[in-house]
Amino acid sequence: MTSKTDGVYTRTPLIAGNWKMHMDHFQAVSLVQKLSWTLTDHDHDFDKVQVAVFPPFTDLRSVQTLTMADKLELTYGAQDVSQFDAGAYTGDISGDFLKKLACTYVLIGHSERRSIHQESDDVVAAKLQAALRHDLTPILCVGEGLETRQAGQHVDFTLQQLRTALQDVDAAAVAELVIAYEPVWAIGTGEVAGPADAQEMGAAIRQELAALYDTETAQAIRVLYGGSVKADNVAAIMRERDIDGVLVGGASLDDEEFANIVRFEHHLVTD
Ligand SMILES: O=C[C@H](O)COP(=O)(O)O
Repeated sequence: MTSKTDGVYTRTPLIAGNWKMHMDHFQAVSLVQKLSWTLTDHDHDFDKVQVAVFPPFTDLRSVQTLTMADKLELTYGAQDVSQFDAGAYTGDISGDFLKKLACTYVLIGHSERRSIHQESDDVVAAKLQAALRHDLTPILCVGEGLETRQAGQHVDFTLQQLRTALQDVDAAAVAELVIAYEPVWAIGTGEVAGPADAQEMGAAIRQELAALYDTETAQAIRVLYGGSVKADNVAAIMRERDIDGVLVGGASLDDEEFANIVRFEHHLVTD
């Protein structure tokens, strides 16, 4: 595998595409097919760099059917999950349903859930527990807004989000987790946190995980960066020691662009 700083990826990179509220189930099938064909044409090794897409709920059954029928190696997940398992929770989606759709992952606490739907840190923690109960791998999203960043409080703020979400998660469960650092000011704005900013937070998150659990656990957990990632900036981000992948929004809706992000190692060699 292409070198990082020490010649080895100790954690398997994960490139995740969050489609947000884009793509109906017809478009989802087309996008997944095109993405898969493009990556296959490039002999992409899905064991070396894992790929996951996060379509809207209404697309998941179609994506499941396609990936099973064509034996695709890319994985998929949901953008949210209810903190409840079943009951009178209109509009909510149970982790049980997602597991039955063979989802691998679920996004937890995306900043758009936190800001638009007022999800508190405690709700995020409950959703994280729900994901774990249903054997879904949570991708826990954390990150600060612009004012917090400008006040120099970004590390403290983000680590507090992390601590609250993990309050009842034991070491065995946390090892399954993926964490996505998404500075809110960099989402969908074209503003990218510099690779050094991503690394600063990646290292801080890993240090906090080591304090909360142990060094071995902290070293095993993947930390992704998200916020205006494109094919032309992914390589620099992926060079950073504590960044193990990216969570891509807008650029994941274009199969060629997303395939180029997945193939970041190619850019590492050529840029
Ligand atoms: O989940 C993805 C993030 O919100 C980043 O979105 P973006 O790549 O459009 O900035």
